[in-house]
Amino acid sequence: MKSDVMPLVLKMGGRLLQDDNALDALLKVCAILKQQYPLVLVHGGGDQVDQWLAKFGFNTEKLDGQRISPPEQMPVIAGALSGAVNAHMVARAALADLAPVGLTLAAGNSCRFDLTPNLGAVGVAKPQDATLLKALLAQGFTPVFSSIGHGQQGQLLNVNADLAAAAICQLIQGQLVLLTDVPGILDANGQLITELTSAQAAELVQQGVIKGGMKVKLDAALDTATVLQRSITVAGWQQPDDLLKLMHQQAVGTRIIS
Ligand SMILES: Nc1ncnc2c1ncn2[C@@H]1O[C@H](COP(=O)(O)OP(=O)(O)O)[C@@H](O)[C@H]1O
Ligand SMILES: CC(=O)N[C@@H](CCC(=O)OP(=O)(O)O)C(=O)O
Repeated sequence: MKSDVMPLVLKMGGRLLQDDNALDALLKVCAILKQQYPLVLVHGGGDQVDQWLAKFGFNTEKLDGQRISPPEQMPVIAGALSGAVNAHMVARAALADLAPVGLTLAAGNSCRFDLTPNLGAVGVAKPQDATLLKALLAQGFTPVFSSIGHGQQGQLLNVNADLAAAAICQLIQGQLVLLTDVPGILDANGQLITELTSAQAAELVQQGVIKGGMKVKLDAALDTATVLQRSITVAGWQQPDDLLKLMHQQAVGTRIIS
């Protein structure tokens, strides 16, 4: 791994983490990429949170793609994301020889958090201190972040994992790829959009074509594209080799430019 190369921040959605064959195939590709780029993983786990909350007898709903998170549900939400899902991700990444280190967004003050209005214990992460992350990368570790943070009173906060990945990418000025269960952002006819500007995106949102979880991904990508002045890719995880193609400058998924 070369230390002067721009780090690669990969966000993996929760659905991937329920399919060990697909996850292992992708982590194998990550091991190849790690020879060239410092690598950081950020994972979701929305489906797992749904399952855990149901087991504990809680109802749950989302507003504009983000989970309304009453404080009394936070032990379950954090247990799923920073406990089971993060530990699982670290275990599979270790099998792929990635030398993973499991972390929350608050580890080493990596991020600070603002409360998101009307959603309960939901926060938005802002990049804060890259010392820990840079130290881990310099030693060849792969940081693996869950999207849990905390507020100013020490209360646990649930952060959407796409927004978490955006903050981590901005923290180390990396390149961001948001991997999800569809090949990229699709138009009204279900066709892949290969490139999207903020103006085009606003129109598709207004028409209701981009919504829910994809709207949050789009917001995370546009914000990062603006801050870092580089394009961000939303792509599918079903074809792991696509990630290699992408890193070799071939067109894959949807490229979002500010
Ligand atoms: N225009 C769109 N193109 C593709 N997917 C979309 C679009 N609008 C909404 N979606 C939905 O967004 C989902 C991906 O977001 P999400 O479920 O949050 O995934 P992840 O768990 O990977 O973050 C897709 O499975 C799809 O149902
Ligand atoms: C506030 C908020 O919505 N948090 C998300 C965190 C997990 C996540 O984003 O998971 P995916 O990437 O798999 O969707 C949630 O509770 O579902």
